[in-house]
Amino acid sequence: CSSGAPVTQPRPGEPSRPTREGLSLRLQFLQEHAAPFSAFLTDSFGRQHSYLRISLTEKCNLRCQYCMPEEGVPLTPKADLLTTEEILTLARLFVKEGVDKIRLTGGEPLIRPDVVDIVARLHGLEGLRTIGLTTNGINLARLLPRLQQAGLNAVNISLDTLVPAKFEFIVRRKGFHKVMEGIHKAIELGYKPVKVNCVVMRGLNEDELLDFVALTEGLPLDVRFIEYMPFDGNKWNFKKMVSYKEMLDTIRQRWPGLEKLPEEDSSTAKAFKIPGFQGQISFITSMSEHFCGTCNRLRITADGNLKVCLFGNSEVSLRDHLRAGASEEELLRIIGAAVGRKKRQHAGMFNIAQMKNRPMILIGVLLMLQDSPPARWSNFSWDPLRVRNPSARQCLSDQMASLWKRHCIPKALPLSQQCLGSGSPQRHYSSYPDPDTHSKCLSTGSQAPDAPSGPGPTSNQLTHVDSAGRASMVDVGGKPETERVAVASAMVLLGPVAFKLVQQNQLKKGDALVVAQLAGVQAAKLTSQLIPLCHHVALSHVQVHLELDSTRHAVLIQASCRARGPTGVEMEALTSAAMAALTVYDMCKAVSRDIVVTEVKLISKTGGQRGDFHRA
Ligand SMILES: Nc1nc2c(ncn2[C@@H]2O[C@H](COP(=O)(O)OP(=O)(O)OP(=O)(O)O)[C@@H](O)[C@H]2O)c(=O)[nH]1
Ligand SMILES: C[S@@+](CC[C@H](N)C(=O)[O-])C[C@H]1O[C@@H](n2cnc3c(N)ncnc32)[C@H](O)[C@@H]1O
Ligand code: SF4
Ligand code: SF4
Repeated sequence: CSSGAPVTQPRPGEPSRPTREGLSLRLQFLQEHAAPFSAFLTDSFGRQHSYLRISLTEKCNLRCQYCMPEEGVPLTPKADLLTTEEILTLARLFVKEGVDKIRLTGGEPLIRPDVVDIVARLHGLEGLRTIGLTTNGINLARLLPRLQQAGLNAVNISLDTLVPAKFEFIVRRKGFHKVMEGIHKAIELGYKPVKVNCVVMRGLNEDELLDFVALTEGLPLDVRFIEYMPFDGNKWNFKKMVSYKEMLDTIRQRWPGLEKLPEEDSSTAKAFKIPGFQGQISFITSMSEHFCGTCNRLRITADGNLKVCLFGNSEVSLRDHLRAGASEEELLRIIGAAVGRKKRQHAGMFNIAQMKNRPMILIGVLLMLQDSPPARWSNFSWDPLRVRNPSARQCLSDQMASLWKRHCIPKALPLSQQCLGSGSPQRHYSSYPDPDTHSKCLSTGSQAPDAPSGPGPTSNQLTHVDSAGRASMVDVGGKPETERVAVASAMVLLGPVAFKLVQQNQLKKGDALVVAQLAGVQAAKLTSQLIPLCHHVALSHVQVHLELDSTRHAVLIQASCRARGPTGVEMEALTSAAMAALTVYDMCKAVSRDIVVTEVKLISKTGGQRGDFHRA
């Protein structure tokens, strides 16, 4: 292809006129010459794997927060990485079996010195119709002309912000303008569409959604908003993920005429377009709406492991078999067995987050990482203090402060306010206290969380039993009065139907959120009457906060209680959260019986003699 634009290459002898007649002749040619798809690449669910992603390197010239820890990842020794010849041997085998699209990825593929040579040699493989590249764009403008000449015909470029200072913060390196230059070079060379990958994270770049969409007005880009995925080392937190539906809502408010576009069955992206705009936008919904049913992908890691699923941790070393002199048939049997074991779909949003997997950068090395203590990874916190350049730091701080103000303070929960009080406000930019940053903030304090200090009962003393073994209320009369604060939370899983009614305030019984909030306040005040050995405490403040979580169809409840006295207020906070949750249940039970009240727990407790507690 001369422009790089077409995504397929004619095979030798295949008609290649770009007319309608030419295209239908070509289709006929392909159908007549199509070999039956390889059984080795077909899994037990009938999915034919015709798309191979090859990681050319584990190294990268950036350190994106969502992909890898700041200090980098432990690298495989060079001798254990696939050589160029091994990459080509494997590619040839897969293409012979029916793979017609190969995407080169990494790490950063464009830092591999022989990348142009690899593309040129892949280009010579008969049957391979698309050679794609996913890159961070830093070296793209310089290399693209040669890559295009070598036969590269699809380019995806990662860019998560249009603000240079924020770029430096997210990727922990400079280079914004080089990436932009790369994007423009790809357009200039006729790649169409040029895909721009943007991982969207709450409190970080979700405020730039509309700016990214606006880019497609005058440029033939496909801006693809990617739901933030959990991988080892990136400290994924569900609250940092912005779901596809939420993004779509935001964009629709600004451009109600947004039109859905058809897409290929095996596409990872749901495509849309604003009428009149040159480009389009897409959503990659790996977390909220998986697309595993039509999955046609296999991956080979830079150290030569075949990984049949991005979110699966089973891998088989093709490199070892290759180096042991395995024949093509033996390799195919090994590949076939791995493909045959591929699961129907990935583990689901919350299970993925708990699962061991490689850091993203090593997917696109494994067992050795499984023993790594999490503490080795840097915190995934939006901390402008980590930006070295002073003016970039200032700009980012200002921007983060305004983001924080706009999105977080109204929703800020007492816990984060306590963190604010600890003198490190710049550490918290998300609407919720980030567990990692929070524990970091705590660790600067004198008390270790959850570590009792000072006088208190030893573990074998029963505090609520008298000498005759009967239940008794502890005498707190001799304890000093201190300012006590406790925060507790609860969650109610409503299911989609009840959730929608609550969200739209259409329940017959009335506004569940308002009623539950009042119930929570009332319950806090009545705690000592409900829990037999609990003291009565004169509460000075009760705050109950309810929030809807459309991804889980849940109501999230947080209750905070404050009092000055000799005993703590955690039971008040817990009772308040639990009662608010039960009230939500009561308001909705006519609509569904499948409602679950869960996660009733103490979040934090301060002011007591045994030291503060903050849930990590
Ligand atoms: N669940 C899942 N998501 C994937 C897979 N491959 C890519 N993605 C998602 O797609 C994003 C963009 O990946 P790219 O490297 O640009 O590849 P791609 O989307 O397959 O590119 P196209 O070939 O242009 O469709 C990644 O960040 C992932 O979020 C996969 O196999 N499974
Ligand atoms: C691992 S990178 C490798 C290629 C290249 N270095 C790049 O950044 O484009 C491939 C793609 O995965 C995306 N990615 C990395 N970590 C991710 C995460 N936690 N969630 C969603 N996408 C992620 C990147 O944005 C990029 O588009
Ligand atoms: S997403 Fe790409 S550019 Fe960013 S650290 Fe990972 S491999 Fe490097
Ligand atoms: S998660 Fe696994 S099965 Fe699902 S689309 Fe990705 S690679 Fe395919």
